[in-house]
Amino acid sequence: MLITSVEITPIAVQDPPLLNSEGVHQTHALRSVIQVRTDEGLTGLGETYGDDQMLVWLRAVARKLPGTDPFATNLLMATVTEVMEELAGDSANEVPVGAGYPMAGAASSKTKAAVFSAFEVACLDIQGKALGRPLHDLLGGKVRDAVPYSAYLFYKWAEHPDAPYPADSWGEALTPDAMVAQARRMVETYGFTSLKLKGGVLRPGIEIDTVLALHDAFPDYPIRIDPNAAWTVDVAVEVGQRLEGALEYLEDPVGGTPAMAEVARKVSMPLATNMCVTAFEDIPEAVREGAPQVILSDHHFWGGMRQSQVLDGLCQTFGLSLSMHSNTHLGISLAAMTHFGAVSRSLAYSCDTHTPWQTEEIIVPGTLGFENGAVRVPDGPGLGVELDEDAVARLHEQWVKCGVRTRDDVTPMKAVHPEWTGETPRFTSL
Ligand SMILES: O=C([O-])[C@@H](O)[C@@H](O)[C@H](O)[C@@H](O)C(=O)[O-]
Ligand SMILES: [Mg+2]
Repeated sequence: MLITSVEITPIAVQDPPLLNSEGVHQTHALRSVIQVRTDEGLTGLGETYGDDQMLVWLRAVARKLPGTDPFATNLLMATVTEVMEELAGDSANEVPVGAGYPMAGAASSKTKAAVFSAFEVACLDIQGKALGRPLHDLLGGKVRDAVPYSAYLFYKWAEHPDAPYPADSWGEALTPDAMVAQARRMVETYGFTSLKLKGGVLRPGIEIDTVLALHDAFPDYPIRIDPNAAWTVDVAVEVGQRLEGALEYLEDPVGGTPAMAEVARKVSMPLATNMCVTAFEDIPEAVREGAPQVILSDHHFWGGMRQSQVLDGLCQTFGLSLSMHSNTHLGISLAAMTHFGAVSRSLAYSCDTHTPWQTEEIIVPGTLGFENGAVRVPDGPGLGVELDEDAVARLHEQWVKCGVRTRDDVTPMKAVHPEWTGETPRFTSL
């Protein structure tokens, strides 16, 4: 079986005004849909970031794939490496990459891992379809039947000042009470049994009160807070100490492994990250420093499903735990996340997902869903999801019209607060 063509479709989905330490989500979030077709009539699906820079990289690799074997993912890695190194010397190919992603220039190992991942997932989808086996079987078989996700809570505005569509149904959430209401709705709708609060938005004292209010309202629920490095070490230590007994882990309170280790020595809960350990080359320092103790996997930037399994193995070797990070994503990504969650042996926590914040979808309804806060692991061939081609066409049209081309949470915040810089750490006291 050989690959005959690869289609990369940029799409834009409506995104609510969710707040984080960098600023606010744009009116639209960008994704790329990858369709790899073969001479046996099979199509493999992938989904990843949709920034202009990512599209340049994806298209350059896509051009090289016709004529290659979808089972040859080692060869795919060699092709990605070669293409990215060629692109690296050419400044026309260096568009700034969107905020929130750990990628640097074309030649960096993190970028190669992210680009490879998009195609690896699509090739694994083809392999599973060819063999009539679910993707998790290609990774050694599932160790759980359903993958638990957490309710991802965000402080938010009621609406974007400039959205070309009506406000979302969640309303404003800028107080502890409003956050408890948001959590209740998420728990009632999806059955989640753990909570993640995106912090780094309000004064740390208010965020402490928010976690305590959530803890009072959901006393048996594991809770985590993630301010994306918006705090100094002193603030992080104080928050960690005040929230003793209320947090399962503290995620990226400060930036960089040495600062994380300093905080870890003074608080009782483990520290988690998707910011200072985002590639294999970051692991030795974390092991030497003894923190962070929880690594958030993410197949989109750790180099796909099999490299995520390597990470899983390293976590076992070095006594680290695994959780899972998410960025705004749709159903192909959720399916891939769920297959990895199904085979991971170090996964010790509910995974992150932005799913509840999306009102638009690219997979046929009913193929993937939440039950008691978990997604049942798809057992159909490959990823086990079907693409809704009409939805992709509509969301591509939306991409053409919306004008958003790179993720940038700073500029829309600056439009409302001109003094905003998005720089971290932002908070030097409670
Ligand atoms: O969606 C967001 O605003 C998140 O802050 C996202 O960009 C982060 O990458 C992520 O969810 C995280 O855990 O840091
Ligand atoms: Mg995080």
